[in-house]
Amino acid sequence: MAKAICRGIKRKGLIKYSQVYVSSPYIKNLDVWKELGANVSTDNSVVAKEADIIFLAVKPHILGGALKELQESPNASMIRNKLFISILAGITVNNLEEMLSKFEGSRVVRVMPNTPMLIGKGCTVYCPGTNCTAQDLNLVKSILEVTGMCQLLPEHMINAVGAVSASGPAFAYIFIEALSDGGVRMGLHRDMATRFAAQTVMGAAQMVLDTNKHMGTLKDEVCSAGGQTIAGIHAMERCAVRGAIMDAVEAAALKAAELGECSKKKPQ
Ligand SMILES: NC(=O)C1=CN([C@@H]2O[C@H](COP(=O)(O)OP(=O)(O)OC[C@H]3O[C@@H](n4cnc5c(N)ncnc54)[C@H](O)[C@@H]3O)[C@@H](O)[C@H]2O)C=CC1
Ligand SMILES: O=C(O)[C@@H]1CCC=N1
Repeated sequence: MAKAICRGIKRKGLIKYSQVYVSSPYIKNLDVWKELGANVSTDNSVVAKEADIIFLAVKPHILGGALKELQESPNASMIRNKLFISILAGITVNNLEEMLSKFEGSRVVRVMPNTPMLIGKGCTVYCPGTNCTAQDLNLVKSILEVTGMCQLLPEHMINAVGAVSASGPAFAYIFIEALSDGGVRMGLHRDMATRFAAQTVMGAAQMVLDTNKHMGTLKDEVCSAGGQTIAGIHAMERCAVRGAIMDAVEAAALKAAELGECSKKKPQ
């Protein structure tokens, strides 16, 4: 996800890779950044010292340990007045502020991005921590808006939105893959079936955004009486596809809430 964000920002010319500092204890994961021209280190404290804006982009269960190491590093006293941007699913502003409280002057913004940011088609939501300034929020907005749509939201909505927008691409890929599979089953070559499936889903999504028509109306416009589409929809409804997708969103949102709870309870 860190690469998608960085490449999304870079492609709009907002930054140069020479201004980017990246750290991970896994040297292999740094190779790609090195090739791009970013500054890399296996020491998180080097990045935290150098950067003004620090993206926290580890898995939720790693964060506590990584921040503890930062606090105990020789560079700790130089990690001051930083703006932290967390993209971690489930981890609340409250969790983050508690974990970052040792770093004087730190402010935090909780962001939920998605991978289509890579191509400028992202859908990102964000909410400020308690110490954030208007300038911080403007800065975050100016970074995020070059990667697609972005919206400030109250924190209580972030897990639900994340289940739709951050997990949603994976759900959509399954639909596109299945649409393509159906085409292959009916005799199309895979390349052709996938291209048509993806273009069709993109077009349908754009119709929802551009026409402001209800999805049921748009669906009805495709269904001829006694025609092929309603026959297909009948097959989908018999398999309870809508319920399955709603269950997927519910499961993702509940999991995000659970990740937030775990990060509070577990010693890290
Ligand atoms: N993948 C996605 O579509 C989205 C992911 N997120 C959030 O982004 C975060 C990262 O997820 P992914 O990019 O998918 O995972 P990932 O596994 O691809 O990336 C995690 C990175 O953390 C690095 N890392 C591991 N331990 C570290 C440590 N102690 N210090 C510094 N770096 C360390 C690894 O080298 C790895 O590159 C998660 O918290 C997730 O909830 C949020 C929205 C969407
Ligand atoms: O699956 C995950 O936990 C991450 C957060 C949202 C999308 N990917």
